[in-house]
Formats: sequence, C-alpha cells, structure tokens
Amino acid sequence: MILKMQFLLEHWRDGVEILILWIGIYQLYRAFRATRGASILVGIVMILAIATSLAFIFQLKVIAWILTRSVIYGAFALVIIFQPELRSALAKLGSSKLFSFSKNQRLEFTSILADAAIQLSKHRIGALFALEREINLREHQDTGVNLDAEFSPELAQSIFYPKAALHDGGMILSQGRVAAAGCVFPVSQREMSDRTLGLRHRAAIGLTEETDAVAIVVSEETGHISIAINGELRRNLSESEFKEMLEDIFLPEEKKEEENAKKTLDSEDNSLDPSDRDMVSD
Ligand SMILES: Nc1ncnc2c1ncn2[C@@H]1O[C@H](COP(=O)(O)OP(=O)(O)OP(=O)(O)O)[C@@H](O)[C@H]1O
Repeated sequence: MILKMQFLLEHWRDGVEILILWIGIYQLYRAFRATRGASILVGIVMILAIATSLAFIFQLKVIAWILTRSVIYGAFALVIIFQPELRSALAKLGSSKLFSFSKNQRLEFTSILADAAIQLSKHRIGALFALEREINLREHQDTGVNLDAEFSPELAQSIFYPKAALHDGGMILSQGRVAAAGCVFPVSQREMSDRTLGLRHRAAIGLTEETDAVAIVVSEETGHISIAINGELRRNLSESEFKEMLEDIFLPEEKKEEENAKKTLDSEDNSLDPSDRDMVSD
C-alpha cells in the first residue's frame, strides 16, 4: 500500500503529461483529418518512423544521424507547406459553440432556412448556403456582394433565380441574416469517388474543410438537398432527414429536451397498470 502511494506520488506528473499530450495530439488529429494535407502528413511521418527504426536496428549510423538531424528542419518545412491546413485546424480547435443568437431566433431561423431550401429544391433552383458559426467567413464574404439583409425563402429564390445577377456563387448567412451573396468558396481538392459531384458541391465541401461553417447545397440538376459539415457531404436528403439534420446541428439542446420528455411520457405510459390504461383510452 505504502509502495503504491509512493509510486503514485512519484509518477502522477507523468500520468498528467501523458493525458495532456494524448488530448492535444488527438485534437490536432481530429482538426487535421478532413484536410487535404492529412494523408500526405501521415505518409511522411510513417516513412520517417520506419526509416529511423531500420537505421537504428541495423546500426546504419550515418543514415540515423541524417534522419535525426533532419527532423527539426523537416518540422519547419511541414509548418510552411501545411500552413493553410494548420491555420484551419487551429481555428477549428477553438470552436465548439454553436450560434450565439437566442434560442427563439435559432428556432425561427432553422424553420425559415428549411422552408427556403425545400422551396428551392421544388423549383429546381440551384443554391449554395454557408452558415457561419464560430469561424469568421469575412474573407469569403469579400469575394461576393455584401448585403446584410433579413433572410427569407422569397429572398433566397430571388437571389438564386438563374437569371439574377447574384445567382452564381454562394450565400453567406451570419447570425440569421444574409451577410453576402455571389461569394466564391474554396473548392475541395480532395479526390472523390463520386465523379458526378460538380463545383457547387465541391465548394460546399471545400468551405467546410477549412472552416466550421455548415454548407447547404440544392442541386439545380436533381433538386436534391445536401449538407456539408467538417468536409463531409450528406447527399440526397429527404425533407424530413434534412429538417432533422438542421435541428441536430442548430438546436441540439432543444432536441435533447424533446427526446427526454418523450422518453418520460413513454415510461409513464408503460408504468400505468392495464386497467388504468383502459380507462385512459376510453
Ligand atoms: N467556388 C465556388 N464557390 C461558390 N459557388 C460555386 C463555386 N464554383 C461553382 N459554384 C456554383 O456552382 C455552379 C456550377 O455548378 P455545377 O453544375 O458545376 O455543380 P454541381 O455540384 O453539379 O451542382 P448542380 O447539381 O446544381 O448542377 C456555378 O454556376 C456557381 O453558381
């Protein structure tokens, strides 16, 4: 017992250090994995690790010396090469909060947004929305026309109407308002198995790889609605799936409360004795 205590007293710092490093590395990996550089970086690190282990095992002194020296310069080179990925990864690290506007505003906005996308989809009007969350989309906003207008399904239809001046590009929604339209988003460079994905969908993926924004795409060709988040695209959503996903993203607490209330009601219902149940149904 005393020995155990002594061991703990001597080594608790090591435990804390391992925990901090593990959390740090895991968070970096999470922020990095959706980016273009992730697979290249994993490849480089693996090659270096294998080469260094082989050099040490077979006692190849010169190669081992070169490899250990080159790690520092290599780290600098990686920071420079992957500067855009690092920037977006660090920006993602600090972002966890959803919209900062009030619950009622979020409720109203989510339903207006769902209506807008569904109407666009029914009319087969192609559209691309980017919903700003923690990371500022100012840089992308400046590629289009600043509007600062109240969002409505009618405005969305007028803007994305194929002959309208601002229909090309994406619309940025910030704090429930239209910040800008006609914006150019970064197109994802990732290799995609689905060759039918055009530029609108790739721009939605690209923007969400670099920022924590949520992108909604309405396909002009098929009318299908898709949502991109963290560089992942959920395609061809049905109306109910789309609404549900929007609620999961923008109203997580409200959804949880609703589910809990439903569970409580169900359990109360099940706990009623059968004769009571008959009375209730009567
Ligand atoms: N980088 C970009 N940022 C924002 N919008 C873009 C970008 N590139 C293309 N777009 C929009 O996408 C439209 C072209 O879409 P394209 O047909 O290539 O895509 P898609 O993914 O197949 O979509 P759809 O199913 O609607 O045809 C352009 O007219 C433009 O409005």
